[in-house]
Amino acid sequence: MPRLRLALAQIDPTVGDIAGNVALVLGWTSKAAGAGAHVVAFPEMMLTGYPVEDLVFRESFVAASRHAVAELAERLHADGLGETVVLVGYLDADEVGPRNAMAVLHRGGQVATYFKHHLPNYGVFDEDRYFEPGDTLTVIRVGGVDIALTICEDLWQEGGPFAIAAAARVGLVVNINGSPYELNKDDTRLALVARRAAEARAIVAYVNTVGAQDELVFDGDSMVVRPDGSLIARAPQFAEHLMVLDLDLPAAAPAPPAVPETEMRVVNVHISDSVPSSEQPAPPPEIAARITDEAEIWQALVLGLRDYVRKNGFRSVVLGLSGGIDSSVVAAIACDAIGPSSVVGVSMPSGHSSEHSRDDAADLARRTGLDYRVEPIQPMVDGFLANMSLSGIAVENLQARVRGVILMALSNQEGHLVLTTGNKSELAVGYSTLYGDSVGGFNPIKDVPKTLVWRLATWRNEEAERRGDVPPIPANSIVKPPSAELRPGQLDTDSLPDYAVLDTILAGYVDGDLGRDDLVAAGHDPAVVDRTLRMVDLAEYKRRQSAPGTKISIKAFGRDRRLPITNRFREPST
Ligand SMILES: Nc1ncnc2c1ncn2[C@@H]1O[C@H](COP(=O)(O)OP(=O)(O)OC[C@H]2O[C@@H]([n+]3cccc(C(=O)O)c3)[C@H](O)[C@@H]2O)[C@@H](O)[C@H]1O
Ligand SMILES: Nc1ncnc2c1ncn2[C@@H]1O[C@H](COP(=O)(O)OP(=O)(O)OP(=O)(O)O)[C@@H](O)[C@H]1O
Ligand SMILES: NC(=O)CC[C@H](N)C(=O)O
Repeated sequence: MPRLRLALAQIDPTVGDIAGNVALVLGWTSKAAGAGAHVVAFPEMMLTGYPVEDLVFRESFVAASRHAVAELAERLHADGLGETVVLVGYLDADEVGPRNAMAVLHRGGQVATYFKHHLPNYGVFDEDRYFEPGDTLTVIRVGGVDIALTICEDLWQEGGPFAIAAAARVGLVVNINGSPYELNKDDTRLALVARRAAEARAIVAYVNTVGAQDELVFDGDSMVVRPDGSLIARAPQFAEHLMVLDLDLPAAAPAPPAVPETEMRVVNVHISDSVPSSEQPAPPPEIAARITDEAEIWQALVLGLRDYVRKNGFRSVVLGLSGGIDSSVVAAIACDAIGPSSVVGVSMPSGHSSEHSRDDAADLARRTGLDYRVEPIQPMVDGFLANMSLSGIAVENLQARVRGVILMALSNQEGHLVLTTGNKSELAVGYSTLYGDSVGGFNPIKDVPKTLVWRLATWRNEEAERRGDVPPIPANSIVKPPSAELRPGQLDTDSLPDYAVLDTILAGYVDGDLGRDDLVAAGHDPAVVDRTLRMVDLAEYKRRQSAPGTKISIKAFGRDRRLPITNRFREPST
């Protein structure tokens, strides 16, 4: 059996930074070649970053991507890396249209190409809008082994490339991915890769992007799986990683088998019948341990924020610290993402602010070491009220808006990114002040329901204790009843159902697309269901203007859930 040394480069490209992404491929190929790899695979759309959205429609962008592939092939060769077979995702276009493509680079040239066959067009994906599907399975022969090439969604569909790979009797299928994180998706992926390996009757090597792009965070989780479903290797989530392993693979028949014509035809590209055996043995394959749900979500939120800050050229963030749970959790995420000295936390007490809101905010600052400031808002609110006659909700919201003005002023003055702190439950029901506490450029907990915010806070503190560190979040911020403190004695429960009840209804209505009757049949109080659904429907205008934030659930607000703002349909109550 021929032995191939395969490298999977789970790395973090930046959308639009084609030169930077080419440099990453050069650097990681050099590492892979140094480890004796014969083949190295990079993620989907590695050279452009993913997803590039309507950049696909710009001819200059497509041209830059195509040019980068040719340049990369030449530079690999010039750097003495031409013998390593490099599989890399990029944006291509031919007479049919734009293509989500994979290039095979060897000895200074692009020796083969594969166009993605199955284009995802659901959830956050719009690939029917952007790409034309490929109709050819590319099979390359390297070291006497036939390797079929596939891209991401190809793996998620029965039939198609993997079935044809079986007919072509390949020894290995490589699948390159831009597969965003969702809670529990790692379990789904392993099961899928196993199913496709069985379908292809070949080992499947799956390499995924890691890092964040706007609202999506890619968790990596690259893996290699046998046709019987057993795992050979698995990379850790949320970290760049080069997985290098030796695979003993079936030798290809001298002439490729005839494959019946189906929806795809097969193109065979010969690269080599043998490869030099490596001098040093490959390290034993590693199977990274799985982590808890809370750890997984926390790491997703940290990476989502870190990459947003870094890739958009910020060095610091600013947020309002109320002493409450939401701003405390966002501050802790920010400290983990970019370090406490780059996080500015501002306490902005008003006449209604309780003593504990200031004390808890100061306590959080002491625990984390973030840059703490105090900006009392009452004189500014009074100045406004001295010049305008306002009452009721207008005065309540004025406080939140003055805080927003202060945060934006600090951002303009000192260059920080403003973080907004509304959780998914609040976003769902519109419990925030437009142009007030909803102000900001990025919201790390946008997709985190309130009950999960509490769970994460508890988990993060326990994690600190396990490591012998100071827990970042004051216990009081976790246990006290939530309040907007916009009028004396205000509690969230004055306006909203208890969060445990609210979050269950929202999980059904928002994430599960359940109707009113389904929710009532599930045992919820009909009056509470009606009130909640009405609040959700009416708050669409607020969500449409809200800051982006990291997706962690099956259905995040934004691209995953697109609803009209002007909409008179209400769930009927029977
Ligand atoms: N369809 C539509 N399209 C576009 N704009 C629309 C609109 N409907 C209303 N509007 C605009 O929105 C305004 C109403 O929205 P807004 O000004 O925000 O005010 P509103 O939603 O009435 O009040 C904010 C609520 O959020 C609560 N809050 C505030 C701050 C923090 C927290 C917290 O605990 O985190 C809670 C607060 O207690 C209050 O119940 C209207 O005056 C109008 O200008
Ligand atoms: N006194 C305050 N000082 C500084 N920022 C504040 C203050 N009050 C509110 N904010 C900001 O406005 C956001 C909304 O806070 P609010 O207290 O109204 O409700 P919340 O959604 O329960 O948030 P939290 O749990 O952080 O208190 C806070 O997360 C914080 O960023
Ligand atoms: N880029 C893609 O094709 C991603 C689609 C796929 N279903 C995933 O989430 O992994």
